[in-house]
Amino acid sequence: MPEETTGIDYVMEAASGPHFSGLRVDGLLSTTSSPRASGAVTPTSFSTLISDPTAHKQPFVIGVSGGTASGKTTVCDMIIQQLHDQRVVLVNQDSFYRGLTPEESKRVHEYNFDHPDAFDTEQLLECVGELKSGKSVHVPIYDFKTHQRSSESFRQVNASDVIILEGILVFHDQRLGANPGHFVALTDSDADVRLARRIRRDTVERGRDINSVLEQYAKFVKPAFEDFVLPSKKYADVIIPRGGDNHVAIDLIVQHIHTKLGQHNLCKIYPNVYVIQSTFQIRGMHTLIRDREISKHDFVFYSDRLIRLVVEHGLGHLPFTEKQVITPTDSVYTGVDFCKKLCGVSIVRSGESMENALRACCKGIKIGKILIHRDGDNGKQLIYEKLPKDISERHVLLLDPVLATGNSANQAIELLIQKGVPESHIIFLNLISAPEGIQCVCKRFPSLKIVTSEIDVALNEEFRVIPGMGEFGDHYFGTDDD
Ligand SMILES: Nc1ncnc2c1ncn2[C@@H]1O[C@H](COP(=O)(O)OP(=O)(O)O)[C@@H](O)[C@H]1O
Ligand SMILES: Nc1ccn([C@@H]2O[C@H](COP(=O)(O)O)[C@@H](O)[C@H]2O)c(=O)n1
Ligand SMILES: [Mg+2]
Repeated sequence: MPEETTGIDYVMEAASGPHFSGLRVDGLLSTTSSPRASGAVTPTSFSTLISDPTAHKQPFVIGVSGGTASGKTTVCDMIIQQLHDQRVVLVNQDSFYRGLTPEESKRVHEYNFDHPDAFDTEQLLECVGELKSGKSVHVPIYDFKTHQRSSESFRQVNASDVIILEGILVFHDQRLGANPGHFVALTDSDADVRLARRIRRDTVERGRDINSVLEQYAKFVKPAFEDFVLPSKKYADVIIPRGGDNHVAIDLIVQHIHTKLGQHNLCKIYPNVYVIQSTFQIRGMHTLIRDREISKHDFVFYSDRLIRLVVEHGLGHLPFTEKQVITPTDSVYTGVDFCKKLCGVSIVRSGESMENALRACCKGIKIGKILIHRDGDNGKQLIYEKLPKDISERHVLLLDPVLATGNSANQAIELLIQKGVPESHIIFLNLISAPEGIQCVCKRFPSLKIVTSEIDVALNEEFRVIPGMGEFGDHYFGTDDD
C-alpha cells in the first residue's frame, strides 16, 4: 500500500466522501441479515415505525364543548391565535346548523336551535372523517341572522395534524367530540354571566331583541343545556372555569398541543429521544439549510444557529446540583450549578462543525475525536480516536449533525462504553435524524439520550436521509465545489 494511503490525511480524505452519517453495512436492507448482529434494522422492522411518506398520520382531535356563551368560541380562537400554526385547524359545530325551510323561518320562535336535530351531524362527521384521512374540506358558512347557510361561499379547511372541534353539542354524539381517542375540554362559566353575555352577543351581533333572547333561553336553551350539555361533563378531560378568562388553562392546552405536534411517533417508543420544540424560526432555518441553492456562507450561518440550539437543549439534559447565591440585594437565590465533568466527542468530519457551539456554551470543554471509515472491514472500521484520559468520569456530548443508518454512531458509542463511559452518560446531538438511525441506536443503547432538531422521513436505497440536506460536512467545510 503506498505510504500516503495509510496516513491520517488519506483516511480523513477517504472519510470525507458522500456522507451517510453512518456506515454502509452489507445486507442492511436484506431481510436475512440479523438486526441484532449488525446493529442494522431490516425493512420489516422499519415498516412498523417508519411512516411511508405517502401514508397519512391520524390527526389529534380536541373537542371543546360547554353551554352557550360559556366561552367556547373565545377559548378556541385564543388557542388558535397562540399556536399560530397551520397544522392546527378549527371546526365549529355552528357551521353545520341546517338552514331553515321557509315554513320553519316563518315560525322561527318555535324552532329549537339547541336540539341535536338542528345540526346536520352526518355532514359534520363526514367532514371530520375527511380531515382525519388527510383531505381538505369545504365547511359551510352559517348566518345567525337569517338562519341560513351561504349558497355561494364556504370556508376551506385544510388537512392538519390537530383538529379542534367546538360547539354546544359536540359531545352529544359519541362519534364526534367525546370519542375515546380525543382530548375533551369543557368551558364552564357562571349561568348568570352566560345569560348576560348571550343577551349582549345576540342583540349586538345576531340581530335579536332582548325579549326574543330571553324567551328562547327559557324555552329551549336552558332545558337543552340541562338535557344535552351537562351530562357530557363526565367525558371531560379538563374543565375550563371562566372560559376565556382562564389563561392558565388555555396555556396548558396550548402546551399540550405543542407536545402533540412536536412528538414524533419514535419519541413515544423511545422516551430518550428528544426533538427540540419546533418554531417558525427553527423551521425557517431548516428550510434554508436544506435548500440546495443556499450559499455556503448562509449554510454555515444557519447551521451554526441550529447547532447552538441543539447543543443548549442537550446541555439541559445534564445532571445538576442545587446552588444558592447571594444577590446584590442581599437576598438568597436558589439555583443550580452546571455539571462540571463534561466532554464533547465529535465524529469526524461533520461532527467537528458542532464543536464551536459546544465550546461557546461550555468554557474550556475538552473535545475528543473519533473517525470511522465507512469502507473496509465490512464498513465498520474505527480508524482514529483521541479521547480525554479520564473520559469514563465525564458526561459525553457526542456530536454528529446527521444521523442516517446509525452504524457509525453505534461504533462510536461502543468505543465510549469500552472506555468506561456509562451509556446513560452519553447524549448524542444531531440536527437531522433518520428514523432508521434512531431505531438502530436506541435499540442497542436504550439508556443513551438523543437530542435532535428534526426527524426526517426515511433513508433511501443509498442510505441517504430523505428529504435530508445532502453531505453536511462538504457543505459546511466548503468541499462540495466540484
Ligand atoms: N371573558 C370574557 N369577558 C367578556 N366577554 C366575553 C368573555 N368571553 C366571551 N365573551 C363574550 O361573550 C359572548 C359569548 O362568548 P363565546 O366565546 O362566543 O361563547 P360560546 O361560543 O361558548 O357561545 C361573546 O360575545 C364573547 O365576545
Ligand atoms: N340560528 C341560530 C342558531 C343557533 N342559535 C343559538 O346559538 C347557540 C349555539 O352557539 P354558541 O356559540 O352560543 O354555543 C345555541 O344555544 C342556539 O340557541 C341561535 O340563536 N340561532
Ligand atoms: Mg360559539
